Amino acid sequence: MQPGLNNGARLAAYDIACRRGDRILFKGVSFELAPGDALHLAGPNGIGKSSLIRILCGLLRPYHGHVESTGQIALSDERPALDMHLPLQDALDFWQRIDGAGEGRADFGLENLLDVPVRYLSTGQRKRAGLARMAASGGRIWLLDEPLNGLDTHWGAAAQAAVEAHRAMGGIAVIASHQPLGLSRLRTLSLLDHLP
Ligand SMILES: Nc1ncnc2c1ncn2[C@@H]1O[C@H](COP(=O)(O)OP(=O)(O)OP(=O)(O)O)[C@@H](O)[C@H]1O
Repeated sequence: MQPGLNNGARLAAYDIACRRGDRILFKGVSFELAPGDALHLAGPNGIGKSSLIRILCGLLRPYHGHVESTGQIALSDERPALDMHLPLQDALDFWQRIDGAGEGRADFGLENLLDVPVRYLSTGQRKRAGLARMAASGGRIWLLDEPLNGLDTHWGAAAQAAVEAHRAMGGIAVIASHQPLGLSRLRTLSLLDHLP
């Protein structure tokens, strides 16, 4: 990690259990992440990876346990969180005005698409736009739910390179993914180990 940049980020989960409907999905999930750390959330469909991501960013209340964080959290999931009716540039600018100038260094190859309304973007282009929105937010803690879905080999590698650059700046990444990840020093948390 480069000294002096984005230091102090922290994300910790303590004995988290998740209940959806009348079903406990998982229990006993604990971890602590420091600047530069990356955690891969693994497990089969429906086990609760997206639910855990939502708990970590405060969108879902844990059934048990608690989350502590230091540093702004940025989320990328299946929704790009961009106005479908705006040209991509305007949709990204909306968040830029709210978030202020973020890292903005990740290249997701969007230069030729900035005048295209978000609704006309392809699946992969929309995914890249959502990742670019997250990367530009300046959030020190990235929560990525299936970031490689819809991306071809080139942009899948670019997304992972962006995560590595974020970590090198002292950022933290939590990644729910079915696909193998090529990240360095990657910790893995399998929700299969936390069934009730
Ligand atoms: N609002 C809800 N009410 C009740 N059950 C829900 C709700 N949202 C999700 N679930 C259930 O919670 C379980 C976990 O869903 P979740 O999306 O967290 O799993 P996942 O591991 O991310 O799955 P996938 O790998 O398919 O994306 C699923 O059985 C799902 O049907």
